[in-house]
Amino acid sequence: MEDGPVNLREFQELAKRNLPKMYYDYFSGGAEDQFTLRENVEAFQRIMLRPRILVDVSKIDMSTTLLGYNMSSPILVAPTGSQQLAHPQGELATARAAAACNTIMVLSFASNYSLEDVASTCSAVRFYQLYVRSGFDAFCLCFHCFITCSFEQFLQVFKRRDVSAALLQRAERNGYKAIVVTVDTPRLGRREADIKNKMIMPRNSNLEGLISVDVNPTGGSKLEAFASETLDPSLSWKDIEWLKSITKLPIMVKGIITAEDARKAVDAGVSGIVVSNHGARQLDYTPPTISVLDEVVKAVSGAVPVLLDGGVRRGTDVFKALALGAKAVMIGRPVVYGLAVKGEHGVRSVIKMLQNELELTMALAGCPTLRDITRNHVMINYERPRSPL
Ligand SMILES: Cc1cc2nc3c(=O)[nH]c(=O)nc-3n(C[C@H](O)[C@H](O)[C@H](O)COP(=O)(O)O)c2cc1C
Ligand SMILES: CC(C)CC(=O)C(=O)O
Repeated sequence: MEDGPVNLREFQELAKRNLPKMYYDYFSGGAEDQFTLRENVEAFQRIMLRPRILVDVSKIDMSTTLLGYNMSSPILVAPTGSQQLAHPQGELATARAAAACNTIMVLSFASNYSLEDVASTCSAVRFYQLYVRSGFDAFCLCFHCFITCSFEQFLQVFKRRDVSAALLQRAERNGYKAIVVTVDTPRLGRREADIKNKMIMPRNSNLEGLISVDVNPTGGSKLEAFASETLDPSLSWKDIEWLKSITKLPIMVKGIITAEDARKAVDAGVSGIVVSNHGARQLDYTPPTISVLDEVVKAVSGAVPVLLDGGVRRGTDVFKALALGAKAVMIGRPVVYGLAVKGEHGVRSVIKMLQNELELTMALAGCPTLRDITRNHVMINYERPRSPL
């Protein structure tokens, strides 16, 4: 008999027991009615598999590459903020676990440990997730934009350049290999549990000395106060151009769920797209990510790799996403639950568990390599099943 949790859902149950309610609610919760939160998971359950038989599956190879970097499997760690609320070692433990599993961790802009600390804790390939922020703390002069924009545009562009540019430079200096710009968060989604719990906003080491955020101590969710002072609602496609102009690192955009935006992203010259609805924490009643993967993949037509996150809880889910054209998937909450249950060891177990499930799925579906997984291996019924009553 195996000790401890045997699947990702059991990790969630254990994490719920281990964590104070405020923190568990923050990690597990979604926006408003949490319709999309449920759908992200349930939509996978409406996709059936079409296994092929009598294929030699004595060896299974799950290895792949992303932006030229090797990975043991197509499963990455999604950026999630405030990991010290799950475990004192927070992002350090997650980074070490990702390294041990030979996968890529995307470090959140809202990490508790600084991007320098995370870089020095392991030598694995890491990406850095960026929120482009607003505020007038310090100006840096940009002559090009001064002469090409109206004064209003000039101020708009100005106000978010300094901090983002500083963070990009630090990410480059510390060996991060790509920037993942999150584009679905012009404002924070309405997370009602956090409002009720008066969710705290823990320390953000990356922003120390760059921004002083006035988090209203008497309001509802402090996270919301932090976000309203930190996120830039005027972010637009031209800012992607600007980001590209100030870094040599490849830029991926995270938070695309329509073919129209996927085409715009390719036109803007991004190096990759993450189909994501932010784990259903932003706009409720957006479709589950797995249901829009197909349209995004078609729109992108192989120009750049397409990743998916949201509701991936089983190796079969990973397989389904790959069958529908994803290059890889990212997991958010399961990593945090692993961290809450057993720190670095817990995160390793979560990643390994999903990798093992994927490996078994590939064997049982007759796919010895990732290239063998095709659209013909899935059957889709996205309609929500009607209630039998
Ligand atoms: C607690 C929590 C914090 C998150 N913080 C960030 C963040 O700082 N930046 C970001 O781009 N996405 C953030 N996300 C979204 C994740 O990157 C990812 O899109 C989502 O968790 C995937 O869905 P899943 O949790 O169902 O796997 C967060 C998600 C959670 C659950
Ligand atoms: C600071 C927040 C914006 C972090 C986040 O993205 C989230 O909690 O979903």
